[in-house]
Amino acid sequence: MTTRTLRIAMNGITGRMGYRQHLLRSILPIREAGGVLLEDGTKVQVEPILVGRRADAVREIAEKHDIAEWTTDQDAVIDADDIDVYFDSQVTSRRYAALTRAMRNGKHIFTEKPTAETLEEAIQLARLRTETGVTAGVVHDKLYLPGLVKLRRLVDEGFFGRILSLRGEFGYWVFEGDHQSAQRPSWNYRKEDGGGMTTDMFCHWNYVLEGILGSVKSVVARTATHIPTRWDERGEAYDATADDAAYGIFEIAGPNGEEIIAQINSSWAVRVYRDELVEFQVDGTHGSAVAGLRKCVAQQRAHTPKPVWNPDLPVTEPFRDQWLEVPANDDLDNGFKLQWEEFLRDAVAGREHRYDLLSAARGVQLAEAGLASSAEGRRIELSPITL
Ligand SMILES: NC(=O)C1=CN([C@@H]2O[C@H](COP(=O)(O)OP(=O)(O)OC[C@H]3O[C@@H](n4cnc5c(N)ncnc54)[C@H](OP(=O)(O)O)[C@@H]3O)[C@@H](O)[C@H]2O)C=CC1
Ligand SMILES: O=C1CO[C@H](CO)[C@@H](O)[C@@H]1O
Repeated sequence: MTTRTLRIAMNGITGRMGYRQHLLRSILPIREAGGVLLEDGTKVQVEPILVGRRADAVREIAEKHDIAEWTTDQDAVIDADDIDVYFDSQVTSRRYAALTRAMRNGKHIFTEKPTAETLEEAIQLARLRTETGVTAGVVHDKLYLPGLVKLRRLVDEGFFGRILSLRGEFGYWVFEGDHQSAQRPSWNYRKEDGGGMTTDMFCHWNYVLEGILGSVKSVVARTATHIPTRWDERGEAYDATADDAAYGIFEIAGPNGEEIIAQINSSWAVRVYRDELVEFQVDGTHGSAVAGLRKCVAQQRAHTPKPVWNPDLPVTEPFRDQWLEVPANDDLDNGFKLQWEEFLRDAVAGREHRYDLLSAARGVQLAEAGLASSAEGRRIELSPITL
């Protein structure tokens, strides 16, 4: 039984994330299913109201997907009394003002990361949420990925013994845009437009590390702009002013305060010789695991081979074959959709969402610290954020 409908103003749906992950893979399938099942057995339905600056593009999406309402007037829709939730996947630089306005108007918010361009603004958003009491959710999609769900399960089951380290490899080749078009928007490579690898990915790495291992205490990073000139959507050359790679080392406090060292390479200037575009290896005294977006393999202490270094001989072990796949044992749906469903239940119940603006502020803090570490050539400790 459907008890009510949540009207969701969706801003940024003409962009990659807004259209594909949030509209196509999350809100439309939820609407198609008649809504989200609540704890009391009833359902809450969703109705998107599309928002964007280009009328033609927004109208086209609305018509294509049978969405009755759309607008180019962002402020009016945020102010409207009949809107329950404001969603934002615009370019990062537009987010702070829109989220602030929405929360001041008593709307629940669900938003892409990073929540703001500066830590100060990210903290202000988190404070505003506590003042207004609305439900706020920030995309933490990586924690819902099948690979990372399995990895987290291994941690919870004590598979690793004492966890020692994590190494992560993220990236792929993003074409420069001259001979072959770039597969990411050009603003991603301009610092003045909110672009950059560190800004983009360290806010993910913060919640991934927190969600799998523990809180991040310090960072040492070296960023780079490996490709200084790129070509934009109109085929015009521009200077890449933002970093396109970040090499980071993070000190983590594990669940019992133990030190865990994480090291993650992030690059848009690397060619993939991996099974997936991101992979994390966790090593512990009793076992190790490697998780990608979907797959996770593990090796126990008792199954660990004993390689002996001898470069004069061909490799002695089929190392990749010595790992066992970790089963899902569950139906793992699209991560964005799963988080939307959880957020909508929280919004209806009027309670906090577990991945909120405070967690997002810690992500922005890590990104800022990573950039500062690289610029100043030093290790930076992160102070706890209090609201
Ligand atoms: N969680 C995740 O996995 C990912 C998250 N992201 C985050 O999502 C956000 C969007 O990224 P992405 O979808 O890749 O970017 P896109 O460039 O594809 O989309 C940007 C959106 O913002 C709108 N926009 C851009 N400039 C303005 C402006 N001046 N005024 C109003 N609207 C504007 C665009 O509208 P128009 O179409 O009219 O230009 C479009 O709807 C970013 O904050 C990014 O960090 C990005 C990738 C992955
Ligand atoms: O999560 C993400 C996946 O990859 C992209 C980078 O290539 C990011 O933009 C993004 O935030």
